[in-house]
Amino acid sequence: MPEMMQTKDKSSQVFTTDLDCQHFTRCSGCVLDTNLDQPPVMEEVTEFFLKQGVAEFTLESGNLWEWRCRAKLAVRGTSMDPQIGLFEEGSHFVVDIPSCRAHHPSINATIKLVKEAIQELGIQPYNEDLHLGELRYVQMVVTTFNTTLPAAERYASGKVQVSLVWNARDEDSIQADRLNKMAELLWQRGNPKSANPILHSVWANFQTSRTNIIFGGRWRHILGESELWERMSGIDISFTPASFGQANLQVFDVLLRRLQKAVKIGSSVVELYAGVGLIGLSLATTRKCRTVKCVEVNKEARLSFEQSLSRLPASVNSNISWHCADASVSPIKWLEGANVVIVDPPRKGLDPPVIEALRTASLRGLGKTKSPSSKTTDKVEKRPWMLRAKQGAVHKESASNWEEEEHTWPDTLIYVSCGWQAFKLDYAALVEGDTWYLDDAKAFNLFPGTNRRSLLFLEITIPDPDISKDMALML
Ligand SMILES: C[S@@+](CC[C@H](N)C(=O)[O-])C[C@H]1O[C@@H](n2cnc3c(N)ncnc32)[C@H](O)[C@@H]1O
Repeated sequence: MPEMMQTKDKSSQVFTTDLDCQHFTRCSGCVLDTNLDQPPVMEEVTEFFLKQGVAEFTLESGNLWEWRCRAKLAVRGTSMDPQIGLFEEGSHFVVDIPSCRAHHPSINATIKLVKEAIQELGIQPYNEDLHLGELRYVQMVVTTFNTTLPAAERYASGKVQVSLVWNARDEDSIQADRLNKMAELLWQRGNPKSANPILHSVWANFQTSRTNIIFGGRWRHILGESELWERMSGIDISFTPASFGQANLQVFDVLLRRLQKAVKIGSSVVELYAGVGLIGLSLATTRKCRTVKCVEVNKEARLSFEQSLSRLPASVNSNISWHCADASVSPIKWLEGANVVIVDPPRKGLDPPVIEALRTASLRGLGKTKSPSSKTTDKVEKRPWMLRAKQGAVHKESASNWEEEEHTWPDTLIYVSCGWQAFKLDYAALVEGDTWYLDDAKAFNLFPGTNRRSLLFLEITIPDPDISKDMALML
C-alpha cells in the first residue's frame, strides 16, 4: 500500500494523507482529498461522545488508498469510447474513473479489461434516455482468500468476481449470445492461469427496468468459481454477488475483533440486519456463544450463510440460526432469550419498531414492566409470527442441549452505524428515560475520502451501575 507518497518534484519523500486522485474534481465517490485520516465530521462526533462521557474517542484508520474491495459502476458512452464510473453529483453523466485511488488495484485492472472487451466486441453501453444498449452496470468484488499465499501477500493479489448487468430479461433472450462472448473474452484474458490473473469468476445479472435500481432478480454464474470466500477475523465467509458485503475488508476485520471483545464468552446473541451473518458467525466461533440468531430481510443472503455455516470449525458448539425476516415486524420476539443484541442497520438507521422493542426489552430486563413471556402469548395469538420465523430459516443445533432462556432480555446492545445523522436520532430515542446507557464508542474509517460514512461501533449497556463497571474493566 502506498503509505508513503512522493512530492511533486520527486526530490524528497514525505508522509501524506492526501488522496492525490486525478478524478477527484468530477467524481462523486470521494468528498475529501486531504487529511483522509481526519474526516471533518469527526470533530462533531468526538464532541458528541465527549458530552456522553466517552473521554477517549478514537478513529481507527486502515489503508487510505486502494481500500475499496467492492464497486458497482455504471457503463455508459459508446462502444468505441465506453465510460465506466459513478454519476457526477446531481446529474446523469458518468465520470470515467480508470485510475480511482480508492479501488483495490485489481478493480482498476478489471475495468480496463471490461473496456477492451466492449471496444473489441462492439458491445453497446446502456443509454438510459432511449432505454437501449446491452451493458448497464458492472459490479466487481475482490476476494483476498488464497490460503496458498502467505497472509501478508493475499491482499495485493486479490481476484475479482465480475458481474455484468445486462439489459435483457434472461439468458434465453436474443442478446444473451453477446453476453457469453463478452464473458469468454474477459475470462480468456483475466483467468487465474492467464498472464494477467486478476479474475475470480464472471457472472451475469439481468435487468430491464427503466428505474435506476442496479440489479434485477436473475443471476447467472458463467465462468470461474461459483463460490466466493473471504477469511475474516478467524472464519471463512461466503458471499454471493447478490448479497451485501463490506467494501473495506481490512478495517471491518479490525472492527470485528474489537466487537468480539465486547461480548462475554457463552453469551446468547441476536443480530438484527445481519446480512450474510458475518458478525454472528464470528461471535459463535470466537465467543463460544450458547445461541446466535441472525435476522436479515434479503433472501439472497441465505445461501451465503448456509455455505459459511458448513465451514465453521467442528468445535463450535452454538445453536446457530439465520432467519429471513423483516426486523421491524414484531422485533421484540427476537430479543427475548438474548443477553446481547447487535444491530447493523443500513444508512437510514433503525426502523422505529426496532427502537421501540429495544427500549421495551431494556425495561423488561430491569423488571420495570411486567410482561408475560412472548412464548406464552405466541401460543394463542402470535402464531403467524412463529410461522414466519420458521419459513426460510437455516438452523444448526448445538450438541449441548441448551435450554431456551425465557424472561431473559439483552443487557448489552452493540450498534454498528454507517449513518451518523440517523444514528444521532436513534441514539436519542434509545437513551431517553434511561432505558439504555452509553458505555463506549469507537469510530472506524471504513470509507476514507468520504465525510459522511465513517463508521461507528458503539456499545450500550442497560443503566445498571455494576454492569457498566464490569464492561468498563473488560474494555
Ligand atoms: C449495513 S448492512 C449490514 C450487514 C451485515 N451486518 C454485514 O456486516 O455484512 C445492513 C443489512 O440490513 C438488511 N436490512 C435492511 N432492512 C432490513 C429489515 N427491515 N430487516 C432485516 N434486515 C434488513 C440489508 O439487507 C443489509 O443486509
